[in-house]
Amino acid sequence: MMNYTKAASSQAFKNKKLLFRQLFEKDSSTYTYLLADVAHPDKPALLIDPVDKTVDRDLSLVKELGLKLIYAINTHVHADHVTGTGLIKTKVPSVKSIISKASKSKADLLIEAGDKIHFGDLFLEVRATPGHTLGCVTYVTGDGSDQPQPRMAFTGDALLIRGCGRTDFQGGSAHQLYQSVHSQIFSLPKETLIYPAHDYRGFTVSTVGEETQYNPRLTKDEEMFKSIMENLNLPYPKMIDIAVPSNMVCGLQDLSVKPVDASSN
Ligand SMILES: N[C@@H](CCC(=O)N[C@@H](CSS)C(=O)NCC(=O)O)C(=O)O
Ligand SMILES: [Fe+2]
Repeated sequence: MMNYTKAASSQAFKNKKLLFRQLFEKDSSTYTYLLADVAHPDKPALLIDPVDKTVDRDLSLVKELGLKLIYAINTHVHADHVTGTGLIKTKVPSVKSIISKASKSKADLLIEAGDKIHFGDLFLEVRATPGHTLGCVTYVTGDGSDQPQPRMAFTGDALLIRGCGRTDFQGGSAHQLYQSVHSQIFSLPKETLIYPAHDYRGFTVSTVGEETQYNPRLTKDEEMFKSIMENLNLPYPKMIDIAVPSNMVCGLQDLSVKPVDASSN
C-alpha cells in the first residue's frame, strides 16, 4: 500500500511538470499546442503549429500563464492556412522558429529525425513521417521516467483521428505515408496520445491503440490504403496558392521581416 501510494504520487509529480493546452483555429480546423515545463524556474514553452490568425490569442495565453516562449514549431508546410511562426518572431524576437530540413523551408532551426527539442527538463523527439508532404515530422514527448507519461505524439497531418492527411500534392505519397505511420507512430506504446494538426468532426485526441484498431484507412493493407487515397476526391484547400509559398518562409512572405536561414549561421 505504502509503495503503491508513493509510486502513484511520484508519477503524478512527474506529470505536473508539463503544462499542456490544445488550442483551435476554426476557419482551418487547426489545432495549435502549447507545452511548457512549469517545474523549471523559467517556465520555458513552445507552440506547435500556430496559425497566423490566432497568434495574438496564443501570445496572450503565454503571457497570462507566466511562460517564456522559446520555440514556434511547424509539423510541415501547411497548405490550408498561414503558419504563425514568423509572425510570432516579429512580436517576440527571441523565439526560434523550427521546421524540418526535408521541408526545404526557411526557419531558425532545421530539424531531422532523431533530433531532440529541449524545453527545460522536458523534450520532444523528432520522427520523420513523410507521405502527406515530403517534409512532415511527428514530435513525440520524451521517452524516460522523468518525462510525461503517457507519451504524446503531435502527428501533424500524417495521422488524423480516424483518418490521415491527403497525399495528392506537396510531394505526397500514399506508399510513404503508410510506411511512416506504421513504422514511426503505430510502433509507439498503445497508450501514447495522438494529437493531430486538424480535426473536421470534433475529435480532440486519440491513442495509438485506438487508431491501430479503428482507423478506417490505416488498418487496411497497403494496396487497399493506396486505393482509398487515390479515390478521396477532395477539393484543393482554398488557400493553397497563398499558404504554401508563404509557409516556406515561416508565413512571412508578405511582411518586410524575413526569418533567419539556419544554414547560413
Ligand atoms: N477544405 C479545407 C482543406 C481540407 C483538407 O484538404 N485537409 C487536409 C489537411 S490540411 S493540408 C487533409 O489532408 N485532409 C484529409 C482528409 O481526409 O480530410 C480547405 O479548403 O482549407
Ligand atoms: Fe497539411
